[in-house]
Amino acid sequence: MAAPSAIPRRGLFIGGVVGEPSLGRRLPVVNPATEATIGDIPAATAEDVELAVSAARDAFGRDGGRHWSRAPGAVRAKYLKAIAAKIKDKKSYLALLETFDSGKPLDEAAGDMEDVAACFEYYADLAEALDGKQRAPISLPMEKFESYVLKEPIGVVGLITPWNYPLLMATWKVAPVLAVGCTAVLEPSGLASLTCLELGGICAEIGLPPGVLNIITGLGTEAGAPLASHPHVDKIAFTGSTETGKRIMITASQMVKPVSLELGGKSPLIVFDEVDIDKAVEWAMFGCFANAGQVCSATSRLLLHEKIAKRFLDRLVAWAKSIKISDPLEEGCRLGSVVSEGQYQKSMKFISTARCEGATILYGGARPQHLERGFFSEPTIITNVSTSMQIWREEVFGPVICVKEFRTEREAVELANDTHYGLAGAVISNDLERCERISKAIQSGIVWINCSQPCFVQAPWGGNKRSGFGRELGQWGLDNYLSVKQVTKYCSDEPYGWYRPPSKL
Ligand SMILES: NC(=O)c1ccc[n+]([C@@H]2O[C@H](COP(=O)([O-])OP(=O)(O)OC[C@H]3O[C@@H](n4cnc5c(N)ncnc54)[C@H](O)[C@@H]3O)[C@@H](O)[C@H]2O)c1
Ligand SMILES: C[N+](C)(C)CC=O
Repeated sequence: MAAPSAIPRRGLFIGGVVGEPSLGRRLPVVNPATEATIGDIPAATAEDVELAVSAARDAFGRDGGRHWSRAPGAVRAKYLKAIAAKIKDKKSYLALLETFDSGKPLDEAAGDMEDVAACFEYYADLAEALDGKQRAPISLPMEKFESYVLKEPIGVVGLITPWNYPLLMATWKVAPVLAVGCTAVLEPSGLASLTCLELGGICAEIGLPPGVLNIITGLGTEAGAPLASHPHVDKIAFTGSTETGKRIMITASQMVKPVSLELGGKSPLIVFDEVDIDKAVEWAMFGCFANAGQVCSATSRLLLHEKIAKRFLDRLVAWAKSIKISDPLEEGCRLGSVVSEGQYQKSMKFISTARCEGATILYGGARPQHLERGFFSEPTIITNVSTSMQIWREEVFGPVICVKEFRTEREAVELANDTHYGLAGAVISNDLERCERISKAIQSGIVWINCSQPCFVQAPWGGNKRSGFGRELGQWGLDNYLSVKQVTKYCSDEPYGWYRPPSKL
């Protein structure tokens, strides 16, 4: 399949209408696999944020919430299912756009679109089930009182999302937001927004009530920042870098506005000595080279038992050499380009700093020779790493894995936890009791045993430490956007009797 020379021109999606940004500005879209400019996207500013928040507020309160925020879950489920059906219909087209925008292999983008549809379907079911969970009674120690709990949509939410899985990361927020009856303004990353703009078109096609979901694209500083600081936004759900997450938290704290933060990581993969080496190598590769390593939970610190380290690394290099690095549209491509020139330069800088600090670039570390254009990087394996080096401590967000050896289980756990981050961790061992011990000892929100990276919409997703807080997916994804209200009733005919009644005249 050949890359198109242009992509469709799209507008902001505000109040159910597709339109130009207030200041008429647009941002170029560069296909990172060819370096060609293939179109542009709207560049929203504070003026558009104002309109989008106002549309979301109107939609939240319209008709006392009867048609959306207080409507039965089954009503909202219908829209979620309709969105899922459209995503499935347009899967090939959306996958293609995602690939042009991000450089990821078409096979990966197609898998992402399947996950997007599945996520909308999953939250449609949870929306339907939500009504049955209302008014859950609370057992009280006093018979004169009855108490129950209402779960209510939190209000208007600002959703700020990254570029590495553009539509999927947006969907992890949009689907539960719609399921519970919130309304939202979505600000995807200006680096890759095409499929999120298509989502706006899909919402219009299925007749989602105007203003329920508004989509504004642009630069983080011009569109994301005013959204995060808007006084009429009731919550910010953010996925992105730890640095931006900190800024959002500071802004939100001024208004005591709740935030949930899904941030970066530097996750470990521990491999013990009694394993099938080739099977483990494949998980190590998938853990750090899938999506060109631009994965928040990438297991980018590989910890090898010293008894197998040499054999493991020989096989890892052999497998890494066999990865098909190509135009992401080519069949069988397993390593596309990274998302942008900036991201490419950042990865290369990490590699050169590692070299300067005394590490060994065992394999890779450069642009693949057969690809003259595009922001491609070889899968890179770095050894002789010390725990003070930048490559050990900081998130690269590129196809770069660093390796250390260990002797004992205790040492492996200490190395695994030697990070400010706490998103994920993985262990590969035939000893399942050891795996259980390690899964408890690793300080992270996600632990994989005998694998790395599988992700299911039913299971909670999120981190500890500087990887953020709050959980997406599963029931936890709904709770992110629900406010819990206690309702307590006095149900005795007797007066309460705390004060003495005044004497009657
Ligand atoms: N924990 C997770 O589930 C998860 C998932 C995917 C990505 N990530 C993380 O995302 C990062 C990569 O994404 P990125 O480069 O797009 O991150 P980023 O922080 O640069 O940008 C994320 C989003 O924030 C917006 N933004 C930027 N500056 C802003 C500001 N001052 N105020 C408000 N919004 C602003 C951007 O427009 C974008 O939409 C990595 O660190 C990765 O680990 C985490
Ligand atoms: C959550 N995941 C793994 C799909 C993307 C993280 O960057």
